[in-house]
Amino acid sequence: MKLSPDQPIDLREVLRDLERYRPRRKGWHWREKVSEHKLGPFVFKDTSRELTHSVPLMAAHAFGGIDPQCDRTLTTEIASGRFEDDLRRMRMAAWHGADHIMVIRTTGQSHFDGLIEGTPEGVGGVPISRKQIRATRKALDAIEDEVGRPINFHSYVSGVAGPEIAVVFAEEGVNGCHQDPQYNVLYRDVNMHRAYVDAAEAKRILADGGILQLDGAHNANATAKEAWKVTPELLVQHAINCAYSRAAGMPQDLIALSTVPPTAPPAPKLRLDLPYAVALRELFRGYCFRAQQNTRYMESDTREATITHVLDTLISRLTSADIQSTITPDEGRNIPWHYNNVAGVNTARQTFMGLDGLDELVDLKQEGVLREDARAIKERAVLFLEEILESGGYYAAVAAGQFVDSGHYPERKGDGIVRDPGKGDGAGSVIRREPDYGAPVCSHFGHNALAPAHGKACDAIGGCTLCNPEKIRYIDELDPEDCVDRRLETPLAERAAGLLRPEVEKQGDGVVCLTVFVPAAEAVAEAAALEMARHMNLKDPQVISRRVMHPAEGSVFEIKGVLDMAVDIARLPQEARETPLPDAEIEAWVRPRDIHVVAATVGEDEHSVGLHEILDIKHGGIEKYGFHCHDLGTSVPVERLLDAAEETGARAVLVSTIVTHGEVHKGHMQRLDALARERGMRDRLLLIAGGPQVTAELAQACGMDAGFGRGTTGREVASFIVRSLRQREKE
Ligand SMILES: Cc1ncc(COP(=O)(O)O)c(/C=N/CC[C@H](N)C(=O)O)c1O
Repeated sequence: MKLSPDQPIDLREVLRDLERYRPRRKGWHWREKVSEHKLGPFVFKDTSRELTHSVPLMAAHAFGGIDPQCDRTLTTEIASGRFEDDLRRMRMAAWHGADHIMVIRTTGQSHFDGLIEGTPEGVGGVPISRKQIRATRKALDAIEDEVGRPINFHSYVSGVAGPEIAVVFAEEGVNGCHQDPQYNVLYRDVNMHRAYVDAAEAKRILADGGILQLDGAHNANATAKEAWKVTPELLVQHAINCAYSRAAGMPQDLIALSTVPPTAPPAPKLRLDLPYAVALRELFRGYCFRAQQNTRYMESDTREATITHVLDTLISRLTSADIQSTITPDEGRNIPWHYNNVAGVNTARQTFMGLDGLDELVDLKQEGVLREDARAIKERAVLFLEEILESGGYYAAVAAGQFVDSGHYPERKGDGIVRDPGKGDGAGSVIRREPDYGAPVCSHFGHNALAPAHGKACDAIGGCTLCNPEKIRYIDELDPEDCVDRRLETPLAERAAGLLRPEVEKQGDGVVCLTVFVPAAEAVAEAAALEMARHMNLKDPQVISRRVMHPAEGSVFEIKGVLDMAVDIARLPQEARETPLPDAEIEAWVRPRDIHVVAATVGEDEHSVGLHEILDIKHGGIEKYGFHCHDLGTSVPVERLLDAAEETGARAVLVSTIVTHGEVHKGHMQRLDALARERGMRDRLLLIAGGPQVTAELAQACGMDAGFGRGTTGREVASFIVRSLRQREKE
């Protein structure tokens, strides 16, 4: 399957022939690092190979369009209910630099003592099934070819069907997963004997499949009352899962510790979180580190969440992180919207690129409070482990509620999670294996009667599904209604009919989000804001974020609502955006003609960056075609522009109009046109306006010959001048 950058992903093609789909590789892929990486005007220190297709950061155009890729894996975590919608957001995230895609499972899948088949819709996540995995991996194959970098597909091995899920992941080429029995026991109330027996089995399968494992310590961050006090327990949880994983046969390089800086401003974040991050790296040297961003203190304000996540990423950079996972800035208020997955990825990549080469600039102090606090956290963790031993071991410690207690260990508040070793999901389901027990697949923890002294355990059964994929039983759909084909009917029919609906989460959901400030006390302002949304024809308007600017002066709200209409593409005014002429053609026409242009930023305006990009040869400006550019600078009266045009015999006047307050940009254009006419110069001059709020229509309505907005290139402006002067030569 091949994707074309100018076409949406074809979901029907993704779903075709899945019964024959086989993953192209197994195991985890790390980025290919590039040192001393020359890109545009810079030499980068902490980067990996660039992508063949991507969306650079917004400011990249100021640096020749470069899109450097950091040297760490970037994760985006997707939660929805329809995997078919997730494929599009995976593609968007990959174009913005994500190469690790994590897909949350439908709520409660941990309690399914079996596999889910087909493609039912999920709640909060997608039902992880063989068909969904194949469709997703097949789409990711095409997406990684499109961006030019392998993408790791990730899900979760937990719950009472853990070993079965692990086998499916190994069979289907899943690249990473969470596996931590402590998660089952503490957060899913799975019987602890079942959880640990299953975990040993699952870990063996992951190890043989080369699947990178993340542990579940981050869950303690999310559930702790005062998160800065949970750090000793985090080290303990990491230690338990690392030790158990090694005992089950996992190599160290497949064991990643999932670590979250515990706090957020207004807490003194780095003073609390950095010692913990340092202690963790020192204690677990040699393991992989998967840094996640903070969710414990997320509110509904995406801007505030983003700043906390920048600080989390700074901590990753100051210590180390093999994988930087990202949290969408809206996770605190709703199931992540796809453009917030992308926003989360951009937070990490923008921060890392801004911190490139940091090691050459700063070092962490080797003495003082940083080291003292790091040591203290380790000492508390060692005491915690010793207490577990003294109290009769791990199961007894869990039964005594020693975990996720909100005290700062060894202080205890007595509010830890208590689990009875004889109870929980799957209690009583662990039975001793018979001596002649034969495992269904080769990867098996413990005695396997089918395993001859050498060779594969499955020889005796003609090959297991891990060694012989032909033996995999692919079950397509079990429910003719609750399946992806049914769900796709309407969105694909509307797309085929050229109908477009706004969306945030699911294709066709019609949801839009507006920001509105109301100058009144909060309670009144909120009611007024909702009324305004109703007047904008939004159905079911809901405030999803509110920020008080001042108790009496007013508040700003983000309101989501459904815009229940579809735009028919066929009926849209088709803006003819001319294709720019080839560079060679422009230069061949311009250079022999000795053409002068005058340019300036007009009015009381000092912003000249945009104009320089259009003019200067080093930004790909029109100088490179042979135009003689006379840049008069900033805050230039239009009279002086026309004087210069007269002195130089210029054929074009380029004005940059940034400030639009009070519509002054329109006034400048109108005045330039009127004055040129007064002086009898209008017919021989091309008047061209540019600026972030300028459009072709607006400029022409103000008497200009052309108008160019944000993102315009010198080539587009040069093409317009050549086409216009060529036309005038013919007349
Ligand atoms: C160790 C472990 N096992 C299983 C599951 C999933 O288990 P259910 O399918 O029962 O929800 C999780 C979930 N964590 C969410 C990811 C987090 N937002 C992250 O960034 O890591 C988990 O942490």
